[in-house]
Amino acid sequence: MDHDQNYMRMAIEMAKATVGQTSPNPSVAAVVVRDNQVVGMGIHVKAGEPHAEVHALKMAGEKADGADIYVTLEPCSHYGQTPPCAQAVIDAGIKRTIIASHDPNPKVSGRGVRMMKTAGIEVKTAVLKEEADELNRSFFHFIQTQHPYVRLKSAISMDGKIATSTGESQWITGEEARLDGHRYRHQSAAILVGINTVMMDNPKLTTRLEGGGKHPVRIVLDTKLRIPISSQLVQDTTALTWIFTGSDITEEQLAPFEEFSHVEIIKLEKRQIEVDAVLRYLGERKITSLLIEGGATIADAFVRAGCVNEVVTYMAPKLIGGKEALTSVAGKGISSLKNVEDFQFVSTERIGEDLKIVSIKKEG
Ligand SMILES: Nc1c(/N=C/[C@@H](O)[C@H](O)[C@H](O)COP(=O)(O)O)[nH]c(=O)[nH]c1=O
Repeated sequence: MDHDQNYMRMAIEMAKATVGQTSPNPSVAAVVVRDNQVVGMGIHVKAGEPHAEVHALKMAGEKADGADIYVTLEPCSHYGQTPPCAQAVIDAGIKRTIIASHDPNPKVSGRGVRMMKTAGIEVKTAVLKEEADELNRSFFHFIQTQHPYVRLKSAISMDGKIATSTGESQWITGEEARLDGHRYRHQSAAILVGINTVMMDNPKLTTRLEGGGKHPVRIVLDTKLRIPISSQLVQDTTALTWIFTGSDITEEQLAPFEEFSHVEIIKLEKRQIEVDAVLRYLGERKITSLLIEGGATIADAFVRAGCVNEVVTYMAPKLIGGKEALTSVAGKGISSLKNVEDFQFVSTERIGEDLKIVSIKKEG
């Protein structure tokens, strides 16, 4: 690995630690190097707080003058909640800037690079670009579509079942797989289930990793507002709950929820809930990534809407069978193979006794 890749890899490893917690911003890290010694490091830890470059340049202090800075994403050039980083890099006297990912926002992509080049800084781009882009796949998708990046999580038996024919589902996969699923909850801005899953499992949908984790906004698609007031998603106040309903909801149906300040009921314009309307609304609320955790009917709605960007499948070495037993995607399905979207497997690994298979939708 060459000199620049070595330091960029260090920055990418640092940025990995903050995936999810910077939403709706990307995960970014920066390393300042002078005479082959690291003199400053920084990561962006939370939206609204200083960017990675600012932390790294502050740590470097005087030593930033004439140094190199490695950043996993092109330094910003616009006044957001903080001043532009490209200017901070120029002001610090940096000699050379090495970048992995370009800014995905077409409006500003390349502007930071031009600012630094105009100031006489040597700029090298696309160092370990693929690895850094992968880190912010959700953020890039959100910036380019204004819709959340949708990750479908399934926990299935070898014959594709998510429950027995009597509805028993806990648990199909083992502890390690379930814990891994909580890492996706931590990294996702929101988690979504259908009302059937709420009725069957009464889920809490909070992030329960050792040491805690960030709770996603808990979303329920509940056309007729059937969710029981006694359900954990209403009673448990440790995370927000947004309930999407159709237009035929009356004031008296809404009244009992008013006392729960963490619960928001979003009445959509049409009688039936449409996936696109939900995604458009979530995009407007800056929800950059959405984890679909069930059930089979919801998964089918998102698959048929062509809105699934990634699938995380946990497969248990079990056979359940049963014509009535639900598979991970049920509902109407896609009747013709020519309309079935292509995904590509990106990883398969053992996780406890189970398999974890990650696939992403093929671009283009
Ligand atoms: N049945 C299974 C899962 N089931 C996932 C969802 O159907 C459950 O309702 C949800 O995880 C419950 O959320 P909680 O209350 O926050 O724990 N998920 C898994 O990884 N393995 C399974 O065997």
